[in-house]
Amino acid sequence: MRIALYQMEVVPGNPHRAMEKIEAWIKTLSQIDIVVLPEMWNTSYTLTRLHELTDDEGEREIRFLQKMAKQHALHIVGGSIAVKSNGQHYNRSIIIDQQGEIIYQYDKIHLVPMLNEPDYLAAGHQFSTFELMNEKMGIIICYDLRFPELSRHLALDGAEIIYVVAEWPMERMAHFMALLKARAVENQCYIVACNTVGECEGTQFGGGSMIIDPGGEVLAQADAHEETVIVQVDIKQSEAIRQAIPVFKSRRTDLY
Ligand SMILES: NC(=O)CCC(=O)C(=O)O
Repeated sequence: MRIALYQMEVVPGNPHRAMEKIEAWIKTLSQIDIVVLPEMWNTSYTLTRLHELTDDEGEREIRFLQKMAKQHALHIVGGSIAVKSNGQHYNRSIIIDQQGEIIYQYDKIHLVPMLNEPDYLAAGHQFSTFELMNEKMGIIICYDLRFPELSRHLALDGAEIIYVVAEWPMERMAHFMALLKARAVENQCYIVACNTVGECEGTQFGGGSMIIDPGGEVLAQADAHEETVIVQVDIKQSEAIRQAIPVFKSRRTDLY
C-alpha cells in the first residue's frame, strides 16, 4: 500500500485555487494507492467568511475529489473541508474510494478553542472506523489528537492506520510530534499525519507531516515547507508488534 501525503501550503479563503493546487499535485504522482490531504484545505481558518466560501454539504469539493479519484484511480483521504449543513458549518473529513464512492464522512468532534472553532463551527457527534483496500482505518482531525480515548476506540475497533489531518500551528509543534508518536506506540498502529504549512490570519502552520509505524518508528517526515511525503506501508506490521508487546491483551478493563 503506497501512501502519498500532501503537506500543502494553505490557500486562505480560496477554495477554487486550493482545488487547482491539489489537481496539479495529483498529476505529479505515480504508483500511489492512497492520497492524504490536510485539514480545512478549502478555506483554511478564514472562519468569519465561511458563509460565503462554503458549499452545501461540501458538494463542490466532493465532486472535485470524486473526479480526481476516478480519473487517477486513487483512494482519497480528503483531509477535511469546511462545509455548510443545516444552517451551520462543520469541519468535515471525506473519504472517497477509487470508484469515486464516498465511503465515510466525519465531522470534527473536538473543536479547537485556540483557533476559535467553537465560535464558528458546530461539533460532530459520531465516529467509526472505515474500510479502504480491505483494511480497517480511522481518521481524526488535528485537535482530536489530544484526546487519546478517540484513537483508542478506533484501534480497539480494528484500525490498522489512523490518519491525522491537521492545520497544526508552528508554535505547538513539539506537542504535535510527541502526541503523534504516543498515539502510534500506545495503539500499535500506523499513524499517517498530514499537516499544512503557510500562514492564515496571523497563525503560522508548522508542517512536520509524518508516517509512524506501529512500533513507533518514524518512516518519513516532512520539514516546514510545502512537500510530498510518500511511504510504502506494510499493514501486517501491527500484528507482529501486538504479539511481541501484547498491551491490548494486558489492558485491565475490569478496573478502567
Ligand atoms: N486545527 C487544530 O485543531 C489545531 C490544534 C491545535 O492548535 C492544538 O491542539 O494545539
